[in-house]
Amino acid sequence: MMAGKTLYDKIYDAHIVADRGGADALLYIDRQLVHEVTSPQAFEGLRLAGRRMRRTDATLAMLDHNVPTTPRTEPITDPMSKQQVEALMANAEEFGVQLYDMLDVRQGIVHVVGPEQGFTQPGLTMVCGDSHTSTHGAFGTLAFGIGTSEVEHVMATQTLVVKRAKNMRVTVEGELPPGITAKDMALAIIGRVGTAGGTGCVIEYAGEAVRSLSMEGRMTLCNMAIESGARAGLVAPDETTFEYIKGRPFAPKGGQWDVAVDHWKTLYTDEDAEFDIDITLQAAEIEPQVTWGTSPEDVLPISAVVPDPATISDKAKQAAAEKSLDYMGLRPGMKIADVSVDHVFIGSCTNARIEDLRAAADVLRGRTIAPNIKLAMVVPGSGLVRDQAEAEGLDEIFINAGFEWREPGCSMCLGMNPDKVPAQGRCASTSNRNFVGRQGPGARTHLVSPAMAAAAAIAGRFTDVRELMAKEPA
Ligand SMILES: CC(C)[C@H](C(=O)O)[C@@H](O)C(=O)O
Ligand code: SF4
Repeated sequence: MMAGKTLYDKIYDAHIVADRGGADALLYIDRQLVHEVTSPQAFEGLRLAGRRMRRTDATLAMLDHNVPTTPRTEPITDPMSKQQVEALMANAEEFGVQLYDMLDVRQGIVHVVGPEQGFTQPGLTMVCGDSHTSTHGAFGTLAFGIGTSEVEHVMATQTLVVKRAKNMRVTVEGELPPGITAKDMALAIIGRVGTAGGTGCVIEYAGEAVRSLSMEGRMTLCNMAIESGARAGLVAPDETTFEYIKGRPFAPKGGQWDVAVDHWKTLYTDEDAEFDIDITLQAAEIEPQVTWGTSPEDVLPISAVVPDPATISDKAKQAAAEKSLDYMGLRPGMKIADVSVDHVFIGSCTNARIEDLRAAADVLRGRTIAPNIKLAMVVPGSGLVRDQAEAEGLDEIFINAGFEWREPGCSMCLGMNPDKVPAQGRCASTSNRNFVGRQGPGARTHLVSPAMAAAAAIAGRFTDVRELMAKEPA
């Protein structure tokens, strides 16, 4: 008897247009998201070849990386940002692509807006010229980042040659302890498998702790699949997924809804399917996580101390750790809880959804940020997240605590706009990459959950949010 199929193989196989007989196949691509950084050359390519876009209805464009987070009525001052923003607006107009411009309430980070609009749906293939497209896998969507020439290919043909990935499963068993979030789970997984652990694979996240996550939490988890080296992340769709999608602008309507849900219910890994790599973690063992180095795998629980490179036997890894510590300005053996911060960033496609803002606001309610914090900012993932947060009064909690409340976009996640951490500045950030210079030249980034970022803002250093919350606000 033939072994069953994984969720990944089911979606891949259902999209084969032409089997090339080898390691790859030509797949049909159901949806494409477009942003201003990786699309200009693709549009230019179409223009030069005299081609139109194959399916404008399956394409959604967004301005996110370069937009300022200050009031939108003011002009963009950075010439490069201005050029990219204007190019996408002109291209969208010329090719008839739907675009949410800077004044549109639906504007935001592509990976927040796609799901929010119901554009992201189970069982579809979805691409974007952006590595964190893996986020959409939270819906059981086969979603992955592609290069600019591939963006052009999808625009022209709605197909793409895709190599079949290996199947990897990460199971998180048991219940997540109180105060532990999807971000801690994501970081703990990367700490365990490493940034190359998922190379050549698509990771399916499974187990009770994953099933219990909200869609926001599943998106955080899949968002960081790429930081484990994987091509994409997946969570099999279930009632939580259907409930989230129902009624959103692009969601199937009327009788089509039931047909869609019937299909979505077939999207799971068969019991007897086999995985190339199968890893299990215990939820009960996950503590709040903080990164100490310049790779997301350089991560430890808040109770730990900064590692000593001398204890690492692999010479290349030892040298890398020394370099990281030097860049980060940390000494081996220091308690992570003794590391002070001067910047706090709550935002990005990892953690700028309503649930993330609620989690941070819960910590900040009735408290104020420490005097050594030079800048603390909240950048909602979209205009709709911003409006929802304002309707709940979260903006006031942030502002009263000493945070700046900004307009949506990628912002300080990578500093393509004016939001940067200065050289030697140290930032508790809810984003997904702590690379050298990621938040600005010489900037030091520590990746944490929204609750841990808020706790760091209050304490002026990293601290276990569970201990902070056990005390009354001063
Ligand atoms: C600018 C874009 C191509 C890039 C990516 O692909 O991820 C960015 O979003 C990032 O997070 O580094
Ligand atoms: S928020 Fe950060 S990680 Fe996400 S798309 Fe923007 S720059 Fe990339």
